[in-house]
Amino acid sequence: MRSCSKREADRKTFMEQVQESKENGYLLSSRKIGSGAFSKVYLGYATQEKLRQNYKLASDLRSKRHSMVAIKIISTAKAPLEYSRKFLPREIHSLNATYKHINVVQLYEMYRNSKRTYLVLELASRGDLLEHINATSDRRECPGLEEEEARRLFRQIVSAVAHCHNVGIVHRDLKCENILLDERGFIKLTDFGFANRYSLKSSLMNTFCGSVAYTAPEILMCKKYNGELADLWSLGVILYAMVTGKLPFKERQPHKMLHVIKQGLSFRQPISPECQDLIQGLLQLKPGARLGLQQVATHRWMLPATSAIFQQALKAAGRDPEKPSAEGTWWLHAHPAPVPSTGSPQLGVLG
Ligand SMILES: Nc1ncnc2c1ncn2[C@@H]1O[C@H](COP(=O)(O)OP(=O)(O)OP(=O)(O)O)[C@@H](O)[C@H]1O
Repeated sequence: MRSCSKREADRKTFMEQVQESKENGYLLSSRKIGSGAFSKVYLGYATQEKLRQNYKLASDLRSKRHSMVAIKIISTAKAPLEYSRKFLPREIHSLNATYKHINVVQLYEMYRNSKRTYLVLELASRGDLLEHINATSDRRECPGLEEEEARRLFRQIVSAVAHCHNVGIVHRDLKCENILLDERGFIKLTDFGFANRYSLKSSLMNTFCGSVAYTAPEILMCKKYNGELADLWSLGVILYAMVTGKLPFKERQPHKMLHVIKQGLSFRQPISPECQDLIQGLLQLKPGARLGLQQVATHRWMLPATSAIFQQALKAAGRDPEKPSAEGTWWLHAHPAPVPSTGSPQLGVLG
């Protein structure tokens, strides 16, 4: 009896959401594509009327040749006050600040009432990076992505993070689950709920954010930390997960995690020395010792095979290929190549 009335209440809520979306120019489908702690994400469609009104949306969807969007509905009436007053405004601010980069999810529009806030987002329909790694590992019968594919995706991730840092946003919750893939295989960075704005390059933060497996040691130590450098640590964990299909440090308790990290990094399967060098350069205990994004971008593992020849030529000409240069910065803004379709992703966790 109780479950029947719950179903009826859910149906009524959904019909309200359909109506509210329609009034704002979107057709809300019943296809739920995800859910968060206080949100549900549905597939939606922009109406012709909306496309005529909203230039941002129309120009983006025209290039994609469809009218689909992801509509994230947050029950602000049910969510804790801290979420509505702190985390949601941060997420909206960060999405507006990071507009527009091909590897960061776009916020097209927002509408709200006393019960709910609706975020109309760019659709990333091919699941998240964790699902992709697990599905590929199963298909290959070998954990992790091939290095060539990992490189192509990691370049896009680094490009997205560099863009965020350039506009003064640190993500603070970089992990495979927050990196989505769209229908063309482009990386779309999302979930800016923990993101923060900073005005000074050296400004320090003191909030514990993110998931333990991806959290930088200085945050685990409850020290004040630099958000950009903490994001670099998380990038190291992501790259390790991509090429090995596993997490580098496995522990759920923050205080025990620090101990595990201090034991050092090990590679239990063959990974190229260049890739190991890059991961090690990011997973440095001391924040200041980590490679910077520019160094990551120009690291020898990041360049495709043809560029290795170019690097040798630079060396022969007496120039340092690892030093930031005009040649090294171009790709941070360039469009990355799409990855081939891999079919439907499977759910699972990294080992
Ligand atoms: N733009 C999008 N395109 C496709 N799917 C999306 C999109 N945004 C979110 N999702 C799906 O919805 C899920 C929840 O979204 P999101 O992570 O933004 O919510 P959240 O409330 O911040 O979640 P959490 O409580 O896990 O932090 C995601 O894991 C993803 O599967």
